[in-house]
Amino acid sequence: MEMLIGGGIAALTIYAAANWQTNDKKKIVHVFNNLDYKVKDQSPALIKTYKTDVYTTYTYNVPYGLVDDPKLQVLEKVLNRPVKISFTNQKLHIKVYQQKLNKEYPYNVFASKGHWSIPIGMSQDGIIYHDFEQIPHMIVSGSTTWGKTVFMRMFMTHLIENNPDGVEFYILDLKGRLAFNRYRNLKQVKAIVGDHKESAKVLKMVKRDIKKDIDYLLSIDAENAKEGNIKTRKFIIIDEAGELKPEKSMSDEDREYARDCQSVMSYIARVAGQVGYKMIFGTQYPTKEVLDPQIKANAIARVAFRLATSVQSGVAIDQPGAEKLEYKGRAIYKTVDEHLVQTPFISKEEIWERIGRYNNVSPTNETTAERRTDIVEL
Ligand SMILES: Nc1ncnc2c1ncn2[C@@H]1O[C@H](COP(=O)(O)OP(=O)(O)OP(=O)(O)O)[C@@H](O)[C@H]1O
Repeated sequence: MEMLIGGGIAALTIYAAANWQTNDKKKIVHVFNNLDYKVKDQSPALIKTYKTDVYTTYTYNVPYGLVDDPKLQVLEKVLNRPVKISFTNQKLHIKVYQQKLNKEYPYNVFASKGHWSIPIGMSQDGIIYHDFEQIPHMIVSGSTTWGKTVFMRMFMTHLIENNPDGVEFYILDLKGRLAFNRYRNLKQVKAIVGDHKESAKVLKMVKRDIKKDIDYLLSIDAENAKEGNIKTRKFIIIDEAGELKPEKSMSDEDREYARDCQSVMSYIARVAGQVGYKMIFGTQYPTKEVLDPQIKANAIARVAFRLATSVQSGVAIDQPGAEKLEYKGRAIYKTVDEHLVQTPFISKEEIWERIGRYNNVSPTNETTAERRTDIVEL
């Protein structure tokens, strides 16, 4: 009986899938006609259908004079499933996925690749990873409450789990230090600061270290940290970067500190990647003023959560789209390629279960406040 029911469901699924495909093909033709996606009476001609368990790709020969058209994005709504459209050699490829991404993927479904790779999230084509050894600097943007902080804490956890003795964090949390405060006594967290003066101090210290490391690499004729056998990787996390923009409203002192910070951040972006320093530049206001051109040019990896406007999306990922992200934790990850992902979700409790053992001092211990100053004074 069970077999029968199972068989029945399988048959129904196959029937539904076959039906889907026929319907999809018809709907695509309707869309071509309705959008007038043709040249005179010549319409795109279907030349190949390629099907896997996850998606079906329809390839069309397109008459000369037609290119891919942003209007074709309506297919996603028409077919009510995720669609990826690409155009190569006069051929249009329409990739239709069977299922939408889930609204949440727990952290433990993302296997570790070790070293300096982190999971960025689940895409329609599987898990997307980012390797900080390949691309050292990253801009993480997103309006408040759409997942930026969870993402930053997630990758910090992941890097600590991968390299408990090799990773160091320097955290400039200009939103009052609340998001990272719990981690201030982890042995991997070398500095956590929350104002302009302390930020400038930490960044200057990082710059000194970078210069020392460069001198060392020069002395042994090595081109980068890997070649020079430098095992430590230092991550400078800046959140909110907008707060480090010199403003008229700041006191003269703070404006000066903010200028110092800008200058060191730009230095890190330009020269420090290969020496083993990685900068994560977090902001909820990706504007031209906040994203210094030097930093933007060198932070090739971008993760954008939901943003307020397409203009902000244009600054953050050089294209619109982030203003349309619908769910918390949903992001566009862009390097050379671009992926829509649901980033891993990890709760504060799980983070602590995983990395709490590296805490040097119990957070309830009264010496914490003093120790915090020690860290700043590094
Ligand atoms: N990857 C995710 N998957 C599912 N839900 C998520 C994910 N990330 C965040 N959320 C949900 O969104 C809420 C807000 O996330 P988060 O605190 O990271 O926002 P934020 O953008 O950093 O806000 P702020 O900038 O104000 O700190 C979380 O409490 C959680 O409910």
